[in-house]
Parts: sequence; structure tokens; C-alpha cells
Amino acid sequence: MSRKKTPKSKAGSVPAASTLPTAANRPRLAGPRTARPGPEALPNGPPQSGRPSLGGTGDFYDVAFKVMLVGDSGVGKTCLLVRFKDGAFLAGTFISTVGIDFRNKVLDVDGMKVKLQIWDTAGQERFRSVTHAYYRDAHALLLLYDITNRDSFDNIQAWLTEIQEYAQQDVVLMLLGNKVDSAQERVVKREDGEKLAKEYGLPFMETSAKTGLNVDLAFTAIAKELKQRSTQPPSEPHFRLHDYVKREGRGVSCCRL
Ligand SMILES: Nc1nc2c(ncn2[C@@H]2O[C@H](COP(=O)(O)OP(=O)(O)OP(=O)(O)O)[C@@H](O)[C@H]2O)c(=O)[nH]1
Ligand SMILES: [Mg+2]
Repeated sequence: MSRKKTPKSKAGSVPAASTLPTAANRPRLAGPRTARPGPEALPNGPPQSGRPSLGGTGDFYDVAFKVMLVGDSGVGKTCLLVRFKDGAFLAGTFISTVGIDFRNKVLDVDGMKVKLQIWDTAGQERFRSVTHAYYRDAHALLLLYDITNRDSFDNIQAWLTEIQEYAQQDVVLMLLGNKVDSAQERVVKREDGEKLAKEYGLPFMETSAKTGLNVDLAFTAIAKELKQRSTQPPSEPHFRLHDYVKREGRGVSCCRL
């Protein structure tokens, strides 16, 4: 596979605009998803090809995918992305995302350079139509709720309905319960998250953008799944996202907090 280079500029933002792609008609799922598609189902057609680096200073990569962060305003989407990209936590005043932003990160997945272009969407209702336009191109979605905010958990079903309507049918989807560091303020039990995830056949983890718990793991798991779907023949033993997340995910009682 040929090597691509990613441009030096790795972040961008796209305000609400009328030139965004429109969501295409696609089959709607009748009920909860029971299982993720097997490796024979490629995620939303071929992986994205990269633009060559003009300055020669970009990172090499072999394959690229688009990942979107979705969920209610304030659940920690931007913080999760900043934690993953920069290893830092955005404490202090909450600055709500306007429109949509993206950041790139190249991961080494079993010897292959996988570039994730991660779209950070605005959770606020007024930007919903902007977000809809981007679902179609997403290879994977990280759907977040805040374990200290019951509404954000109750709204997950509405988010799943949106996803079923606007995203590709074979999009890789993972449910994340964020802010697990805030044990005192927890109002959504871990078991509730697990139950909902099981109902919809989704891999699930609790995360903390503040401490970094399970953050790298969530993105790595997505990258592994996407890479496998795009490169591995169906006959070969394949990566299992659910098993990987279950095996590798850490609970709050464990050592990292
Ligand atoms: N304790 C704790 N606070 C967090 C965590 N993640 C985010 N926050 C805080 O939650 C608030 C909202 O975080 P954001 O990442 O901006 O939320 P968002 O989902 O991007 O919100 P929108 O852009 O409006 O959709 C901020 O004050 C963060 O500091 C976390 O893991 N733990
Ligand atoms: Mg944000």
C-alpha cells in the first residue's frame, strides 16, 4: 500500500455553511442494532485517501478514516479530542463548540499508519443541521454521554435515531460514558450504560477526558476496527471490537485514577 503524507496543518474548523454536503437517502434501521457488521463489510466505501504534503513536513500514513464525536452539549466531546490529540485537559470555563471542528492524528496500528480525521461536532440543538451533513462521510462515530448528567444519557436514544437516519448503515459506533472521574456527581450507573449498549449491540466504555482513562483506548479500538475492515480478507482471523474494548477497558476502581 502506498504511503501518503498528511498536510502540516492538522486542525480546522467549519462554521455553519450552505455548501455542506447533504445527507443522502439511505435505508433506515427498524430497531436497535444487534451486531456490528463483519469484516466483509467495508465502512462506507473505501477509506479516505490523503492529500500529499506540500511542505514535506507532514506525517506519513497508509490509510485514513473519518471519525465523528457526537452527543449532547457539555458531555466532553472537545475535551476528549484534546486529551487524545494533545494529552491535555481543557479545564476552566466551558466554551461550547460552534459548528464543527476537526483534528488529525496518525496512529500506528499493528505496523500500519492509520490517520484519523476526528470531527468534533457541536452538541447544541441549533447546530444540528450542520452536523447532519457530516454523518454520511463518517466511518466511525463516538457517541458520548456524561455520567453526571442524566439528560445526556436519556438523550442517547434520540442520538441513535439520528445516527440511523443520517449515518451510513455500517458505520462503526461506540458508546462512551464520560467524566468518570467525577464519582461524587455520578447519576448514571455503569450498569445502565452497559445495558443500553447491549440493547443496541454497541461496544461501551466509561472514559475521562480529565484523567485520560480509556481515551486512547477508545480511539485505538476504532482505528483497529476500521483498519481491519479495509485491509483484511474476510477469511482471516479478525479483530473483534467488542472483545477488545471489554478486555482492555479499565474501570474507575482500577489503578489509573
Ligand atoms: N470532570 C470532568 N469534566 C470534564 C470532562 N470532560 C469534559 N469536562 C468538562 O465539561 C465541560 C464541557 O466539556 P466540552 O468538551 O467542551 O463539551 P462538549 O461536549 O464539547 O460540548 P459542546 O461543544 O457544546 O457540544 C467543560 O467544562 C469540561 O472541562 C471529564 O472527563 N471530567
Ligand atoms: Mg465541544
